[in-house]
Amino acid sequence: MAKTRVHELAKEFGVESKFVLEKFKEMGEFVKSASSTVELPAEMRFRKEYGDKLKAETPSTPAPAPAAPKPGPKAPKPAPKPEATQAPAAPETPAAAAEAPAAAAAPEAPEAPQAPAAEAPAASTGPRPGPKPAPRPAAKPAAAEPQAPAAQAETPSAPGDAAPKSPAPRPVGRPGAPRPGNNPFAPSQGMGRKPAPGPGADRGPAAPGAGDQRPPRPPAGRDGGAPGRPGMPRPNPAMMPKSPAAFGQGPGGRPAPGGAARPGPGGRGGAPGRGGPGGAPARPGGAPGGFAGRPGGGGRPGGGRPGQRGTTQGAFGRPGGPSRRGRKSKRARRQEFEAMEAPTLGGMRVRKGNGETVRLARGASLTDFADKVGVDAAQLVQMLFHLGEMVTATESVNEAVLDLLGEELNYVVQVVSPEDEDRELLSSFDLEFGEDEGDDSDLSVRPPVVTVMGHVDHGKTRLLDALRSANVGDKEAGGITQHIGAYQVTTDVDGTDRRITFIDTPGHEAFTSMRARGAQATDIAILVVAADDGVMPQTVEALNHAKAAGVPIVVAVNKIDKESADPTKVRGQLSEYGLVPEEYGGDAMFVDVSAKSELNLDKLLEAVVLTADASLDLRANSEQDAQGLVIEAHLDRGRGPVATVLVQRGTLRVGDSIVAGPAYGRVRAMLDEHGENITEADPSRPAMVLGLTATPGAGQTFLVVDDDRMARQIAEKREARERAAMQAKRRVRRTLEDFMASMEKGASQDLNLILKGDVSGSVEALEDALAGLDVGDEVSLRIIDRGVGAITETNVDLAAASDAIIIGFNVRPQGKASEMADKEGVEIRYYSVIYQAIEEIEAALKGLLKPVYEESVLGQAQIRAIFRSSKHGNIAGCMVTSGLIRRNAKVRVIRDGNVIADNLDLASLKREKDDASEVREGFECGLVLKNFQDIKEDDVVESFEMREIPRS
Ligand SMILES: Nc1nc2c(ncn2[C@@H]2O[C@H](COP(=O)(O)OP(=O)(O)OP(=O)(O)O)[C@@H](O)[C@H]2O)c(=O)[nH]1
Repeated sequence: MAKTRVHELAKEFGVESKFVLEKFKEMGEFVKSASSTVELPAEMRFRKEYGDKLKAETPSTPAPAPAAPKPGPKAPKPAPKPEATQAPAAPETPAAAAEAPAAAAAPEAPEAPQAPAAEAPAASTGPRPGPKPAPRPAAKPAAAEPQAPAAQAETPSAPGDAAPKSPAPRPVGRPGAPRPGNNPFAPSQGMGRKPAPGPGADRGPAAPGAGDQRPPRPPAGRDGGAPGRPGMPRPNPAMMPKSPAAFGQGPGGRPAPGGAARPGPGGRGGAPGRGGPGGAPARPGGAPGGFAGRPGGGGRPGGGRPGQRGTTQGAFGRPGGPSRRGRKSKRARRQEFEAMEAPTLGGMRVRKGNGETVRLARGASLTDFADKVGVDAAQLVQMLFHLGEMVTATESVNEAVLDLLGEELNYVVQVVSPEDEDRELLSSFDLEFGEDEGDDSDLSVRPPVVTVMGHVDHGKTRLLDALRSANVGDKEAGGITQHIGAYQVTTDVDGTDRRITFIDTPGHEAFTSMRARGAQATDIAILVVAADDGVMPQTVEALNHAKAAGVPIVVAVNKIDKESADPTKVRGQLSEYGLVPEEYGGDAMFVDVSAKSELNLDKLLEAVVLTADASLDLRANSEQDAQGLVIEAHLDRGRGPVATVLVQRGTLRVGDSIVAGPAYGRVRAMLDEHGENITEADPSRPAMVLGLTATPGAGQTFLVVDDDRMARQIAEKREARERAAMQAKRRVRRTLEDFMASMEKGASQDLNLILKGDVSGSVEALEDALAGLDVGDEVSLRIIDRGVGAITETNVDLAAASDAIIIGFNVRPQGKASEMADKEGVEIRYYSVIYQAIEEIEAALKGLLKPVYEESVLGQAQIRAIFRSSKHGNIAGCMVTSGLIRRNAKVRVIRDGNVIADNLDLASLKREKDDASEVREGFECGLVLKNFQDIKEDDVVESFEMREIPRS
């Protein structure tokens, strides 16, 4: 059935195709393009109505017959393609949608513009697209028509124009009408029409207005722009961007003509809205825009079929297309979106970061982490669980775990150093530690603080004592000095009394541990070298520590009273280490002394002062609130916590509120090294402070704050952080089981042990036996300390520092050692039989430490009857008399109190006729024992299992 095509008709009548198209439109027939076919009825009507005239007249008479609205039956054939092109234009307003179709219709008739223009006030509407329509002006005109009809449908304003011009609209208005009739291409057509229907109407009018009111929709513009369309039906929320702006209020502003926007029936503009989907992804402005954009197709980000579905929807007054699909798509989109941002980790979806840095304090918990990145802590817990870490949300975790989380979620985790942490804490109270207040003019000279270091037995202690007592002797004959951790001496240099502060804990360990805490108390180091012994390993070590700290060194060549003393050799040796004596042209002062004979002590003091003057600018503000370091602290039975502090700047006074590490309080009294009460301590002055609530640690800082309350708050926060850090640290300590586990993973390991025993014989025996263990190359056993006697805090300290395990043979912890081990996470294993200790350690070293099991009786059942089965053997009909019988547990058979068979398995366990995994007390059951048929009535079947018990 050869249908006639528009251009054929045009040719036949000698007019342009466009003209024919126009006529069809007026007749209510929608024909897309010149190459579209025309249904026979429509063709006939055309011939009937225009045939004659056309033959006689010219095409110039375009609007002749407004009549012929009845679109009904015949279906013009829509030409989808064209629309696509127009689509772009459509964007601007809902009306656009309406136009679109029209446009489509007119695609090829650019020349025919006059016609459209003429007829349609609607045309005016058409123009509105003006702003963006760039695409094709020609189209517009055409569009005018379609809109017109639409307008009439309901638009007040539009009607005005439209109505007059063409009755045709009516039919058109009816969305359904035209479309059903002809077209397989409904979509494209529909599109055009669709607008007409409900929404279209609104829009039509709206559009214009919109054009005015609504601010230009910026970005959306292109495709989104359309969306913004005022009149538009409200886009599906699900597809809408979350921001209000996205809803059109933003850029496009939802100028929506109030209710108008809300499409009426067919309105739900679903159609347009639909476009949304396409736009949805576009997000910003997307939703709304999507709508419009879609008609045009071009606008559609997705590029999906333009207009298609929208049309359909519009036509039917309901969200076109398979609704199912729409809904699904929403969900799918959301999921897609989430999936994009949320990586799956251990089965959990957690929002991922963009490499942002997350600062966390030591010992932070998952909750802290979750708070910082805005996710749910529970998800992190689960995530970690899947990653093999069992951690609760509020538990402190170590840095490795935080790093792991950060890595997985794409965050850079920065664990704040204790110093930074404290700095932040103080600054939250508007305090700052470590800086002198004021300017240069507020600073005054302060005495140097000296630490004595050197090799063992080279005379450090003796020298410190000599210096102290010599000085005391000077001052007050018979005076008794106490060891409070530091003291000050006075010496005469060039006629001036100069003070020097000595930290009287000899050795570089204290010096280093203080430095490790970020506290550098020492200005100058005195390196003691015994002249008869020369430079020894610890001499070099001390030298390196001092150098590393950038502390000037004064060498005390000691024991020169001894005959074997060879001070020159010492100078030579130290020169090799870069410490060149002044007399050799270097800058280090060497003083030959004798601590024993108290020889040249004053020269040594002078050398210290001169070195300080030469290389250091030791000044401090003595007027500010005091700040300094805790040198040592202990709990005094009568006086409570006592701390020796070294004031570094400011002046500490009795009555000051201070916070020292996690301790705080008000200075109740201060004592100097002579036990004398003092009321204030200026820079470099050591003082024993009474009045703290707890004993701070050596190397911790102290500072005076405004009031007790502030002191307490700072101290409490420090303590909480310390606790959290400790907890986190504890998690990484090693236990024998951990060691075994890591062995299983094939990692090469060192197992550090500290042995403590009741007598030296057992410790030696244990050590020898352990040394003789053959555990292969990949494991190494190191006994880092051994000793006789109780396990002390020192042992725990060492174990904590070196990740060691303490083996206690017939000994127990002393004092607070146990508590400390618990706090530090140090494992202490107790044994009283040597071979047991050896066995376990060997097993651990070989990765064979087996779990210990204990039997746990689950319950008993009494055999009440026995059924013989050729297939199953003897089936025992039982009554569970206590507990339960479990199918997979072991059983034993007890007859008259004697176990007649043990460790049996059940071949089957049934409750009634069904297999049961367990049967509880009070119920009957049938069971068959595997490989044991010798059962009798009244026998007792006991169910038990082996449970692993945690090792002590
Ligand atoms: N003859 C002589 N002996 C000294 C002198 N100084 C220290 N001694 C002796 O050397 C030994 C070690 O002295 P200490 O002061 O304990 O040495 P140290 O460096 O403190 O030793 P450690 O505390 O073990 O590191 C003691 O017996 C002192 O009496 C000295 O100037 N002359």
